[in-house]
Amino acid sequence: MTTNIIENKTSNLIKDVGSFPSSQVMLDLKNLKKVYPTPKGDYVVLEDLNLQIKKEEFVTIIGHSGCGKTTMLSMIAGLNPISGGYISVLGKHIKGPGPDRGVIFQAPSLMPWMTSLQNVLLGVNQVFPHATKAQRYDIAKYYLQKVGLEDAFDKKASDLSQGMQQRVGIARAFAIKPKVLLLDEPFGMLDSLTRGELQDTLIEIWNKEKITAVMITHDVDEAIFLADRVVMMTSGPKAKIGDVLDIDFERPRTRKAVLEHNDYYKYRKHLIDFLEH
Ligand SMILES: Nc1ncnc2c1ncn2[C@@H]1O[C@H](COP(=O)(O)OP(=O)(O)OP(=O)(O)O)[C@@H](O)[C@H]1O
Repeated sequence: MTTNIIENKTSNLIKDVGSFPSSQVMLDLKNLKKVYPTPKGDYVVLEDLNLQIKKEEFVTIIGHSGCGKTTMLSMIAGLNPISGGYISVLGKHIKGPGPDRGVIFQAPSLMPWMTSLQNVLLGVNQVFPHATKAQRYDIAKYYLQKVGLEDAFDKKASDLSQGMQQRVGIARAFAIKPKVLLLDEPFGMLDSLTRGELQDTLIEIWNKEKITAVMITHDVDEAIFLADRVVMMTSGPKAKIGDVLDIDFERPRTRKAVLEHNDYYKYRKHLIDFLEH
């Protein structure tokens, strides 16, 4: 299958960009267009962008800097108006942000004066207003424990390391129990050891919660390690999906097993070739 993708890009591209049975589709991006008005005239960042993402799938997005990855993700989040086409979640066109989509940014934007627990509770309180206080605390504590912060419930966000802050960001996003998790280079600012630890934490919770994840990354190894499919965007203007690569490694994955797998360098070469041309 992998070899087919590499040898026969075009036919696989049509299949993988999206012709899944509707019962399997979580996210559908159809003829998506984004135009930014600029002093020099309209700038068409995305045009005719089509992509379907299946339920419980983990998709990573790669593409050159400035091609429009964040633009696409922020449109899925409902934070950036759509200029043409549509985005649907489980068949319903999105009209703005909603609790069905959680977002994790590169910088977790926590309230620095609040504790880890209070930061996670902010989202939980909004999404589960009818739950009892004890239930809301339980949810927030459960996810903080899951990200390894059981000893830091009462630490102020400003006293946490960058890696710990991003852990709070992950807990906060999962705690609102979204259908789709959108991640914009969440580990881009972390050292490689912390990055590896957080990839493991993320994938462990994702695996348990069975939600759909879409993550932008600049790191080809990270893209392969985490994904069921790696989606490659063409360079802008008028960027679209250029290619899609299925990653057929079994789960759960270990970094060692992935690195030693026969297909690993084939996948890597495919992605690097795409980025270099
Ligand atoms: N609000 C805006 N108004 C005008 N142009 C914008 C706006 N936001 C982004 N752009 C432009 O749109 C293009 C795509 O930006 P975007 O941030 O989506 O790219 P990206 O692929 O996420 O980049 P990077 O990998 O560097 O984060 C860039 O040329 C950027 O300068």
